Parts: sequence; C-alpha cells; structure tokens
Amino acid sequence: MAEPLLQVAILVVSDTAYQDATTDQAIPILQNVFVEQGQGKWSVSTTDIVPDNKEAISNKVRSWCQDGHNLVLTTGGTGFATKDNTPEAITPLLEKQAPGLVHGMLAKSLEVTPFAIMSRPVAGVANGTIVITLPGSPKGAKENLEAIIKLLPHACLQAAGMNSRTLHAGGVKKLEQDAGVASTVGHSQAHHHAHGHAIPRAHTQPQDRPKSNDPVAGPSQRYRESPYPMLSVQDAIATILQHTPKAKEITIPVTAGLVDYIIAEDVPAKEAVPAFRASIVDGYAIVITEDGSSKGVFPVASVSHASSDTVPPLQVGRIARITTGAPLPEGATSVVMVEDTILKSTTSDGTEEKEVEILTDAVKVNENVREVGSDIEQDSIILRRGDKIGPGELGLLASVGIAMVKAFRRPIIGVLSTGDEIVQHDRPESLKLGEVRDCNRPATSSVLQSAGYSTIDCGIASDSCDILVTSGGVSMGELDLLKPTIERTLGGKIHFGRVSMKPGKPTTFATVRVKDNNGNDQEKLIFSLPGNPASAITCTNLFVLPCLAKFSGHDIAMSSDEPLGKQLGRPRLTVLLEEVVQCDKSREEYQRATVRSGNDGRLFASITGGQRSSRVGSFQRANALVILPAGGGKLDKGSKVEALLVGSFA
Ligand SMILES: Nc1ncnc2c1ncn2[C@@H]1O[C@H](COP(=O)(O)OP(=O)(O)O)[C@@H](O)[C@H]1O
Ligand SMILES: [Mg+2]
Repeated sequence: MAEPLLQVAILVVSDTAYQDATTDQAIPILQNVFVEQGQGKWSVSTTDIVPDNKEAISNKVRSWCQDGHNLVLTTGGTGFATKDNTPEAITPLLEKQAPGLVHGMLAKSLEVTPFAIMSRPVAGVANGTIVITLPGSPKGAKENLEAIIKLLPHACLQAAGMNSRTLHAGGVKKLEQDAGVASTVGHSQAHHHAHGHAIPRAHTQPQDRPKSNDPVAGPSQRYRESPYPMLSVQDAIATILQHTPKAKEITIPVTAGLVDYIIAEDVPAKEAVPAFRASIVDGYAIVITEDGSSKGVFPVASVSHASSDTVPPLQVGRIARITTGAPLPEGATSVVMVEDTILKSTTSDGTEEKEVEILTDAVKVNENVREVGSDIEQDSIILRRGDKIGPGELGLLASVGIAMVKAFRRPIIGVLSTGDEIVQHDRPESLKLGEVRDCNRPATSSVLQSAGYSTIDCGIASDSCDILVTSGGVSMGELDLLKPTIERTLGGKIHFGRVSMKPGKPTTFATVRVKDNNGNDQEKLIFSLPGNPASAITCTNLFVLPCLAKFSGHDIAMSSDEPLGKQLGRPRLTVLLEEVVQCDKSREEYQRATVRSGNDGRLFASITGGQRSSRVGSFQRANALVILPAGGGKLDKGSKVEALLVGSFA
C-alpha cells in the first residue's frame, strides 16, 4: 500500500498578487516542483495569497500549522525592503529553528547568484509542521525548494512525531484513494485558489473530471463512494475526545443551578456543622452529674427554641425545655425525649410547665446531642476536584456557608435541523408532499438536556454556542450539503465523515476556527448527525455526550483501547436477549432495547420493534443500546450481549 501523502500548504506573500491573483506565478511553479521532484510523496492541498502584512502572514501560517499540514512554504517578503517582514512574522511561531535547511537553501542560491546574501530565510518547526520561507522570485523559490526537497519528507515525519499525525494520515489516505480530489478536500481557507493549481498525480488522466464535494459541480460530479475513511465507533470517540478542549475553570455561585457541574477545587468547610451543640430531639436539656440519675421531678428553668439567640446556662437540678436543633444551654449534658416525661405542675395561669417528671434513668451524658462539627468538621475537605454536584453535594456546600465555588464550565450546545423538507414539528397545517416534521431537534435536545446540558436552537453561524449539533444532509445525496458546507464555506476541518456502525454511518465530526467576541481564535466543534431520527438520537448518545463530558470536566477514558462504556462514561451492562436477533454483515449495530431486571437479578433486553433508522419509535421505551457484533449471524434468545444504558430502569 502506498505511503500517505504529505500535506503541503503554500502561502504567497505579495501585495501585487493579493490584488490580482492572476499575476502569481509562484504557486504553479512550486506545485510543479512537488510533482516532478517530489517522488509522489506530496499533496499540495492548500494555497493562499496574503499581502505583505506581518499579522496576515503569521495568522495564516499559524492556522495551517494547527490544521496539521506537514509542510508550510511561504514565498516572498524575505528581503531587506521595509515591507519585507515574512521572517519576522514566522520566527515567533517556530518552536525549533532549522538553520540547516536555511543553510542548504542559501548555499544552493549562492551558486546561482551573489544576491542570495540579500535573502533572510528562516525555517523551523511549529506545532509539528515544518515551516520554510522561500524568496519571492519564483525562480529563486524553485531553486531553494529543489535544494532541500529530497530531505523534506524525512524532516516532516520527524517533526510530526509518530502519533500526532495519525489522524491526519487518515485524511491523507482519503486523498490517496482519489487523487483527483487532492485539491479540494482539506482546504481550510475561504480564499482558496483555483483548482488548476492542484497537484495532478501521475496516474490521473487529465481528461478525467475529478469527483468532488463541490456542490457547484452538479450531481454528475458528486462522489459515488464516500471519500471519508470509515472509523470504528471507538476510534471515532477517541478522535472526538482528542479535539474536545480541556475543561475550563470558572467561579460560580452555589445555587440549585450548580447541579451537574464538576467541581474544580478541593473545598474546605468554612464552618462546622452544627456550629453549636444542638438537640437531636424535642424534650428537656438536663445536667447529669457523675453519680446522678436522670430520674426525678425537676423545675423547668428556661426554654430553648431552634431560633433562640441567647440561652441562659443550666444549673444542676433544673431542666430546660428544648426543641430539635436548638442550642443546648451551657452546662447541659444531655437531652431527654419529651416522650419519656410527664407534666407534674403548671404555672398559676395554667399555660406554662412548672415541673416535669423524667421517667427514665437510662439517659447518658451527651445523649441526644449533636456536638459542634459532628456532622462536618470545620476546615475538613467536603468536596474534591472532580466531584460531580448532585443534590447532596449542593447541600454540603450550602450547609457550610460557601457562596461561590470553582467548577468547570459547561458547554452551550446549538442544535440545528437541516433539510428543506423539514418543518417545525408543531406547525398546525397538514404536511405538503415531501414535508417532514422536525423530530430530531426536540429529540436530540432532550437527550442533551436530560444529561444536564443547556441547548439552544441555533443557526450554523451562531456564535453563542461552543458545540453545534446538526442533523441531516451528511450522506451521499446531491442535496447532502453539510460536509461541503463545513469544508468550503466555513473553512472547517472534517476529522471523520463515516463510522462503521448501524445506524449512523455518515456521522461527521469537524472543527471550525472562528473569532470570538474579543477577536481571539476559538475552535468550535460540529457534530453533523444523519437525518434519520433513530440515527440522530443514537449518535447523540454515542458521540456528543462523551465530548460534553470531557468539556465539562468529567474524568472520562480518552483512549480507544478502553472499553466503550468507559469511553462514554456510562454503564455497560451484560444482558440476555429476549428474542432471536439478526446481526448486520458488515457493521456493528446499536439496536434500541428495553432492559429490565429479572427476579433473579439478571438483566434482560427486549428489542423495541423495527430498527429501521427512520423509525423514531425504536426509541420508545428504550433505555439501552444493545451492541450487536458485525458478521451477519443470528443470536439466539437468551444470548449474552453487551448493552449501553442510555436511560433509566423502569
Ligand atoms: N429533523 C428531522 N426530523 C425528522 N426527520 C428528518 C429530520 N432531518 C432529516 N430527516 C429525514 O431523514 C432522512 C435523511 O435525511 P438527509 O437530510 O438526507 O440525512 P442524511 O443525508 O444525513 O442521512 C430523510 O427522510 C429526512 O426527511
Ligand atoms: Mg441524505
């Protein structure tokens, strides 16, 4: 099998070429060097032109390095003129300098012309990408590149490291499979160049019109086989987690809204609970002396209510009426329950207790008393970083007077249904031919909300959300425009576009870089789920939830070597099938099922009827996804299979 192609991006730095792209000659000349001298190892997948502007240069190169290109070449702006500032734009990006490459290029140029000493090239590694500044003259740029091109593949692979670009290699393989699309897939700039600049691979017949995902090319030119490599579910989740940003700490008020947050700090108890010695029962505070018994008739000296602010001390031989939770009078040792007493005498108006008889002598010192700090000791750690807030944890924080706490920010998720045929689900008019009511938006939103996340109905350009979940338009139909929209219009990067699973095969995951309100680059994640409702709901559970979990600080297994349940951060059960099921030949299947527990504690799964992906009813009463292995066989009633719990037990 051929090696994956190395991805090259070429940036022309020139005010003139920026104004009129037709004046540029550098791109075709450099592309040709890769074709003729690149030994079939390269794909020039991205080109662009920027003016002689330091910021424009560094922004473009930085984003290309982050996109995972193996090599970024600039041409122009390396001389001594005032506007020549390419080396100044690039140098700060370089984590490692590569003076050897610079030397190699200069030495070659000096053979040709003494003016080479007027060039100030830099080269080095930024984010696993090799960046090299070539001179502006197309001839000089060509000579420089020729001087080093043989050594570059090795340098690029070393710079990328073995693992960091495996993902990328997937994208590259896709290019390998269909050389004709090398120019159109993986573009990350809006201002990209004419397709004519694409590197033609040796075995491509020039008369072949390349298949593409360019909707403008018309349906006859669409892909007939998806160019996206097929990932396993576990690799797909690992890819998602790799691109999910690390959880960010924020400080938020302690309110009921804190439930479901993950705490980002160890929290010490500011106060003790109880803060004072308190009675556990309604009754009478008493003083038990060493030899004394609690039995006898005692005058009621005072009253302590739960709201008392001052309680007089209690002397030996007297008792004080006290309510549950009220502070014990100073000197009191224990509390006797009211049930163990009788009223002996009242005050003259008959309204108040004067004397009470205690019937039991079994009351010990400290009985029915909650000591200071006996529930929560002051300064003890009540919650640890990583703990999830539920009602109990929230109660703890509140009980020790904590008003603000550090927690991990939770994402806001935009949910969007696409498709011209989709109409608002509650539109009163009956459906016209072809129209379909939108069930994906409410259904997927509810999956997210019931896991505790906030969703907003949202358009694709909305910037108020961190993560966008769309449904529809990701398969192979001529109107399935999500993938081209992400790549072409939004300049995004598709990390995978197919998953080996049923339902949900065309599930797509991408990142798009946008500017936030402060003008900073921010990466947004896009999940484009298939349109069929059972697929959309299944994939929300399998792919979106783990991403949200990592985003909001849950400890979840990142590697695809971990069992699926760990990766998902949810229970994986072994269940017994209540009926015979047929497995799919080639894809692992996630059939919707109702799991119940039998009298003997074993778990039984009953499949929820027809499993066609259009049938949203397959999720009716479903609390689990039963994982059926690929291979096409039948599984008998009573077979043991694995299931992922996605709901609760009835
Ligand atoms: N929001 C939705 N609610 C209900 N059905 C939908 C929704 N979106 C798409 N569908 C249906 O799913 C099927 C596939 O839609 P399509 O947009 O081609 O999705 P994809 O190409 O992603 O599989 C179509 O029958 C479509 O009408
Ligand atoms: Mg479709």
